[in-house]
Amino acid sequence: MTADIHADRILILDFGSQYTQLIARRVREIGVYSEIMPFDVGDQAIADFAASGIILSGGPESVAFDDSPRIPPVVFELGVPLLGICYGMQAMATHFGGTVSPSDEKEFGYAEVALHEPGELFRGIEDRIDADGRALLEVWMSHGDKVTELPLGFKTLCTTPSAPIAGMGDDERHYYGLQFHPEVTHTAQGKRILERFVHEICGCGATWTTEAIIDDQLERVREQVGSDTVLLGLSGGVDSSVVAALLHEAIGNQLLCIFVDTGLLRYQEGDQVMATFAEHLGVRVERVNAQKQFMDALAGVSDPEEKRKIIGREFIRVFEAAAKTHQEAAWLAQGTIYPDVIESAGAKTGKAKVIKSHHNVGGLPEEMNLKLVEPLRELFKDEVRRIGIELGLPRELVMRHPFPGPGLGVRILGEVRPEFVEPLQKADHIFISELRQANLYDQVSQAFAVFLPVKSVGVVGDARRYEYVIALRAVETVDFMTARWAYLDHAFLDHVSRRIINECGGVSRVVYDISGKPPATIEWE
Ligand SMILES: Nc1ncnc2c1ncn2[C@@H]1O[C@H](COP(=O)(O)OP(=O)(O)OP(=O)(O)O)[C@@H](O)[C@H]1O
Ligand SMILES: O=c1[nH]c(=O)c2[nH+]cn([C@@H]3O[C@H](COP(=O)(O)O)[C@@H](O)[C@H]3O)c2[nH]1
Ligand SMILES: NC(=O)CC[C@H](N)C(=O)O
Ligand SMILES: [Mg+2]
Repeated sequence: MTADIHADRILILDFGSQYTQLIARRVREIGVYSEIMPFDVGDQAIADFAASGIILSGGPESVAFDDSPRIPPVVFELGVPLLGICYGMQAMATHFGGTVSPSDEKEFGYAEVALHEPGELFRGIEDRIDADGRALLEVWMSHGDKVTELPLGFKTLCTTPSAPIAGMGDDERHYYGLQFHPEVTHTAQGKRILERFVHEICGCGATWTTEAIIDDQLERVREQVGSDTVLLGLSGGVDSSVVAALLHEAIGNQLLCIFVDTGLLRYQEGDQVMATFAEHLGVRVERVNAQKQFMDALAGVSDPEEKRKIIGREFIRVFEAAAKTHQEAAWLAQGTIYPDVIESAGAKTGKAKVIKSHHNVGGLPEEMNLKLVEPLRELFKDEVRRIGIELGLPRELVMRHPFPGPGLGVRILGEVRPEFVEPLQKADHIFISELRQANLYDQVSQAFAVFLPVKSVGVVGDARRYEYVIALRAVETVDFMTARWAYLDHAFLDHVSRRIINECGGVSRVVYDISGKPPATIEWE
C-alpha cells in the first residue's frame, strides 16, 4: 500500500475569482492535494471533504450588497485554519463584524505592502527592507472594496497606502485574510506565503508529488479493472497519450488503444502516433483508417456546429464498432482532466453559454456497456505533463500544443473538401517546424494554420495565380479561456509566408490572425 496522498488536503471555496484554478494549482505545486468547490456547494460536502485548511477565493461581487455571497457558517465550525483572499477576506471580515467599505481608490496591478506585524503567516517572509527599516513585499492587487475596521480578535498584518488593512490575522484561531493575491506569479513571495499557510499553519505534509501520484494511480487502476481489457481512444495528443503510458505501466497488454485516423489529422500524424506507441513504447494500438467515413459524412456540410456534431457522431460509431469487435473489453479509458470536470460542472449549472460543442468521447452511448476509467480526472495539464515525462514519454510529445478532436475539420472553413486537406497539412507543418527551429514553439501556447476557401489573385513568374488563402494563428494563454495573439517577429512571419506559398501549391496568400480571445475564439470554427 502506498502512502495516502489525499490525506492532507486543502479545500478551495470559489466565490467566482478568475484565479481560483490558479490557487488550486499553486497549492498542488507545493505538494498538497487541493480541490475547488463552489461556495454554495452545501454544508455536508464541505464537512465530508475533511480539509486540513480552507482557502476562500476572491470574487467579482461586493460584500456591501446584502445578496452577495457569504461564507457558509459550517466553515467556521470545522476548527481548521482559514485563508481569505480578497473577496474571501472581505467576506470573513463581514462575518466577524468588521467593516468593509468601497474605496475611492481602486487598486489594480502592482502594489507594495509594508509588513506591520508578520504573525504566523508572514514569519520569515520579506522582499526587502526600506529606509525606515520596514519589511516590504511586492504584490498584485485587484480590488475596489477594502476592510476598514478589523473584526474582533484580528490584528493588522500589513498595509498599503490605499488599503491600511491589506492583511489581517488571528493566530489563535488561525484565521487569515489577504487583500492581495498570493496565487499570481506577480506576487513575488506568494508561493512562500501559501507554503506557510499550507505546511506550517495547516500542518500538511508535501505528499502530492509526481512519483506519488503515479504510484497511487497505478494501484487504483489495477484495483479498479482487475484482469479486464481496457479500450482507450488514443489521439496522439497530450492527455490520451499520458493515459496510454499510465495504463500501459499499470496493466500492460490488457490495454488496447484505438487510434482513429480521421483524415483530418496533422501532417504525417497517423504514422507518428503508430511509431511512437506501437513501435517504441510497445503499447497495443489498433489503427482504424476512417478517412473515407469522415469525409463522406462531412460532404456538403458547411455549418461549424453541424460539422462538429457529425465528427463527434462518427467517432462514436468507430468506438462502438471497436467495442463490438473486442467483446472482452469492459472499460473505456478517457483523458478527461480536472479543468474539463470543473468546466462541465459550470456548464451544467446553465450559467455558461454554449459557444462551441467540444467534441468529447464522454458522449458515448450507454448501450456500449463500457465502464469509465479516468485516471487524470483530478489533474491539471501541467501535472499531466510532468507525469508523462516521468513515465518516459518523449518531451516533444508531452509539450505538444493541444489539438482539437475534430482536427482539421474545424480548420478548413466551411465545407471540408478532400483537396483542401493536403495544402493545409503542409502549411501547418511548415509553420510548426519553423516555430521549433526558431525556438518559439514552447513560447506560444498554441499555433496552427487555417484554410480559407476564398480565392485571391497572386503573381508568380510573370503569370497570374488565382488560389486560396492560409491564415496563421499563434496565441499565448495560460488556460485557453482567454488568449492574446502572439507578437511573432515580422521577419519570421515573412519567411514562413514565403515557404508556404512556394511549397504548398494552391495557396496565393498568407495572413496572420491578430484577434484576441475574447472577442475571437482560438479556433476559427
Ligand atoms: N483521432 C483520435 N483517435 C482516437 N481517439 C481520439 C482521437 N481524437 C480524440 N480522441 C479522444 O478524444 C479525447 C479528447 O480529445 P482532446 O483533444 O481533448 O485530448 P487529447 O487529444 O488527448 O489531448 P490534447 O488536449 O493535448 O489534444 C482524447 O483524450 C481521446 O481519447
Ligand atoms: O478536444 C477538443 N475538442 C473540440 O471540439 C475543441 N474545440 C476547440 N478546442 C480547443 O479548445 C481550446 C479553446 O478553443 P476555442 O477558443 O476555439 O474555444 C483550444 O485549445 C482549441 O484547440 C477543442 N478541443
Ligand atoms: N478580486 C476580488 O476578489 C475583488 C473583491 C471585490 N469585488 C472588490 O472589488 O474589492
Ligand atoms: Mg487532442
